[in-house]
Amino acid sequence: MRSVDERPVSEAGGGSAVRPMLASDRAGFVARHELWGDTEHAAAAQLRRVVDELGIERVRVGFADQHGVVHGKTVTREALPDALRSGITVPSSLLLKDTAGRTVAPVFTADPGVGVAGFAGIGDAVLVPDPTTFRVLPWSRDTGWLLSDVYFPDGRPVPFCTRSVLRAELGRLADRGFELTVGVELEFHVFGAPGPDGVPVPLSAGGQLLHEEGLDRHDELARALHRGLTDLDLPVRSLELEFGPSQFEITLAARDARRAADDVVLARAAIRQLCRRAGLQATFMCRPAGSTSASTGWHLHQSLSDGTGRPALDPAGPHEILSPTGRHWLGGLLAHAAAGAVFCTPTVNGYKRYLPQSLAPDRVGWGIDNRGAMIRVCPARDSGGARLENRAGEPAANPYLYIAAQVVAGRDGLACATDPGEPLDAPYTAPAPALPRSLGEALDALGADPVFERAWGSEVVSWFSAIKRAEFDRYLAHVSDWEQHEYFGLF
Ligand SMILES: NC(=O)CC[C@H](N)C(=O)O
Repeated sequence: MRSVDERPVSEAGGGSAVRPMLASDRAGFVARHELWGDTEHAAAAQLRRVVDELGIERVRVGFADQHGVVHGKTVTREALPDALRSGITVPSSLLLKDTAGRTVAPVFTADPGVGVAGFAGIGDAVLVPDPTTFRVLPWSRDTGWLLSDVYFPDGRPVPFCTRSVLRAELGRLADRGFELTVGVELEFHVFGAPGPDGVPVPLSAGGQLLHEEGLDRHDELARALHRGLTDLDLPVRSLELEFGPSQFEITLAARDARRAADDVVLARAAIRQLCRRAGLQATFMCRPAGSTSASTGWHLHQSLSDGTGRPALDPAGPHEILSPTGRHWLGGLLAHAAAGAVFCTPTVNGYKRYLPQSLAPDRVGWGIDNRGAMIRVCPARDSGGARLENRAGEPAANPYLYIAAQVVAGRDGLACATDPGEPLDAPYTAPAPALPRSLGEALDALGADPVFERAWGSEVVSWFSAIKRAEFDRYLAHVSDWEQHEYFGLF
């Protein structure tokens, strides 16, 4: 299909001697608003070559929404040049939906009340692909994949684009002279096809942590996931069996925080789609099979380096565990853990994981190589510098917000020289503040802690809180099986 700008001038009412005006004559949205740097332009040129050479017919152009879930359109080969010049449009309400896909703001009023102009009437949002994210999908023939940032049609960045929230936050960290490296451990469940009652069937009865033969029973799955993720250029380090029935884990090599967040978006989508093609169902929901199911966590390993690439968390002497920078960063993570829970554990279900003796934390504290503590400090060893492992997150978290929230808390720790206190030897009994018991409690904590608003603006925090509050309120209004069993026969 020709765009309006491609009409020959005669058709458009001009003189016939003038050559047709081509779309390329006018700067597209990306050029007009200077949205790409040299790296993106070079990657786009490379992308076009790959598309031609491999005969790619379709490219999925999407963005990670507030829940970290990809939404977008599949663009044909013919439309791709235009999508790269000017992005693609989607309804702006995609940025206002809760996990049930319900728009939480009154968008058909003059002011939907989100504090940012551009959402009334569900006008367009523009997805501007980041060509450095281009991949060829190994499981869908002739199909490419691109992740985008979100803008309004007038060129303003949409403040609710969480990929941009992380980029800005990492920029503020760089202004302080630091770079963040992130390593990812992501747990998930894989079930068989649902039974006749729709209930997912576990692949295994549960077993022993890291049991080699247990994984061998799922060798075909392990090979399919390894091959699929590696073909996507994801830095897979390991794949293992966890405790629970049908519970697995992948680990991804540490890399710069921005790419690590993109990796999680892609890895989750890839694992779900690869499993579905194998007749299986993967889920990153924290506790997917009722009260008996094991909890899944997303342990986020983090370290800082200074501008010259030197590790910034390592202590100067053998008697300390962390540098002053490391201690203050850790202090910040602890001080803002309750409010930050909204970002690392954003679902109702995720709060059912904070249980004692479970290898998930139940309170705010740190320990030295202690897997019961919320923050496990991994001391510098021959194999690498000191790092902090935050064990509070669930694998369904939006990676951009989870990581950006670490930076906000850590930066505040640096600014205030926050003392993390003593390490916990007995993390499930120590007198330390409890983590929020529910998404509602976490939202209350966020409302009481201004640090995230100061960093991202009150619009962003209010927007995310409103979406999550809507979800939590629907949950509260739901009458569960537990209530039925508990009370029906008694009263
Ligand atoms: N092996 C482990 O560390 C288990 C972690 C645990 N599944 C969690 O919820 O975090």
